[in-house]
This record gives sequence, C-alpha cells and structure tokens, in this order.
Amino acid sequence: MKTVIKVSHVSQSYGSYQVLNDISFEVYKGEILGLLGMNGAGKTTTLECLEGFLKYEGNISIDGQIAIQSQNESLPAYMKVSEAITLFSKWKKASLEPQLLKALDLLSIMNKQYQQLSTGQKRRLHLALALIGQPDILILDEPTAGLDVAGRFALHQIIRQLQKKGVTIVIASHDMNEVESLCQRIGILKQGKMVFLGTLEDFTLYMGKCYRIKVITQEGENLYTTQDVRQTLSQILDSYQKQNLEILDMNVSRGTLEQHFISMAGGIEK
Ligand SMILES: Nc1ncnc2c1ncn2[C@@H]1O[C@H](COP(=O)(O)OP(=O)(O)OP(=O)(O)O)[C@@H](O)[C@H]1O
Repeated sequence: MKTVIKVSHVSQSYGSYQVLNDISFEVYKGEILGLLGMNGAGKTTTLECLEGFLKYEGNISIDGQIAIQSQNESLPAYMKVSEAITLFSKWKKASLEPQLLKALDLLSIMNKQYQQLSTGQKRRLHLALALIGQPDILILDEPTAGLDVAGRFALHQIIRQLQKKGVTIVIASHDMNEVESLCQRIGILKQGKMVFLGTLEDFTLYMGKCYRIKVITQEGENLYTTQDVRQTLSQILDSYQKQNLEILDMNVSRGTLEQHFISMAGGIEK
C-alpha cells in the first residue's frame, strides 16, 4: 500500500491551549479514511494542518495534489455558480470534467447566485470547485452536515465514485454511520489525541470484545468502554467513592458500534 499522507507526531496549540497532542497516522492511496470525534476533538484542526493552513510541531508529508472542501467555505453572495466555476478554473488553470457537473447536479443551477443556493447545492458547488484540476487527494470536512437524506445519499455516491477513480479521500465527521458506510479505515480523536486508528473490521473486532458501562450520578452521565468489566467497575466504584459521588444508576451492556464510538470519543448519548 502506497502512503500518500504521513502525519508524524503532530501537535498544535492556539496560544497556551493545546488542541492536537502528538498525532500520528498515514493515509494510503485510494482509501477513504474517516476522522471521527466529538465537537472540539480536533478534526478540523488536523485537516487544516494537512492543508497547510496552520503551523504545527511535528511532520506532515503529502505525496500528490491535494484539494479541500472545508466546513465554513463561502463565496460572494451575488456570484453565479457558472462564474465561480470559471473563476476557479482560471485560478487552477484546469477545467471541471463535464460529467462531474452532471453528477453533482449543478447544470440546472448554473445561473443561480450563491445566496440563492440551498445548503446541499452550496456543498455540491464547493465540492465541484475542489475537484477542478483532478486532485489526487481530497479533504472533506463534514461534507454532509446540514443535508437531508437524499442530499446525503447523493453525496455519498459521488464520494464513492471519486474513490473508484483512484482519489484518496479523508473525511472528518461526527457520524459513525456515515463513516461506516464510506470509509475503509477510521481514526477516532478525543481531546486532540488519536484514541483509535484502524480498519472498520479492527474496530468491530475490538469493540466486539468490549463492554460499555454507563454510570449516572447527580453530576451527569459517564460512559466507559472496557474489556475487563470487573477491574473497571472496581476502579469506577473506588474513584466515585473518593470523590464522594453517589451513583444513581449503573448499566453494563455490549453496546452497538455507534455507542462504542460515543464512549470512546467521549460524547453523551442522545
Ligand atoms: N482559531 C482558534 N483559536 C482558539 N481555539 C481554537 C481555534 N480554532 C479551534 N479552536 C479550538 O480547538 C479545539 C478543536 O477544534 P476543531 O475545530 O479542530 O474541532 P473539531 O473536532 O473539528 O470540532 P467540530 O466537530 O465542532 O467541528 C476546540 O476546542 C476549539 O475551540
């Protein structure tokens, strides 16, 4: 497997606030890697380091032409879709493949202004702009956030087609289900650390051996994932006793993949 992105011991801080803490991972040619994590885990920061937008400690090497669809992109309100495509084509000295215009369903909105587009149309336009010049590596930051089921499905299809054409893709997402349906490997970020990196099969296998423990106290709910229930339970009881925290309810279960992801990533279940 050829490595196209190699991230080695990357740390990043905003002032004294450390956002990324010694992150290392590789991305292989032609795969879709999902970066999962709760809000604030460091997904966007990791992508911005890959894109070269942020200064960091450590090393990142990238082998190929990289394109980005970031989370908060915007264009001038009155710019038409056709004008944006022309502008980006001139800037990148390349044109958008006609079949991508069709696949991204942009042909019928070429004369619409940016401000008139729906969220889904804006996302598809930004993806089109990122794809001008046929990049080898595509970085997508929550590409389906805010889209309805149909929009999400359509975008997933496009992402799969791009992978079939040999594009290597890195996707940041909150959504285990999305990542499960698109990605071959996942990296789970928690408070700036990579707490899991491997294939979906590795994750399922690892999690298959795990139990999840849910503990409710007056201060809220805590989730733990463990392979050794007896030891973890005794640690939890010890620690809560030391903190003088009364346990109101406790539950031990096998859990679904998504629930394990949530406990691992440090989130709160809905
Ligand atoms: N410009 C900035 N200045 C200071 N702190 C920042 C800045 N940008 C991000 N952060 C902080 O860095 C942490 C990681 O943010 P980041 O956007 O990478 O997380 P994320 O995993 O992408 O979250 P989300 O899912 O909400 O997009 C957060 O605590 C955030 O508040």
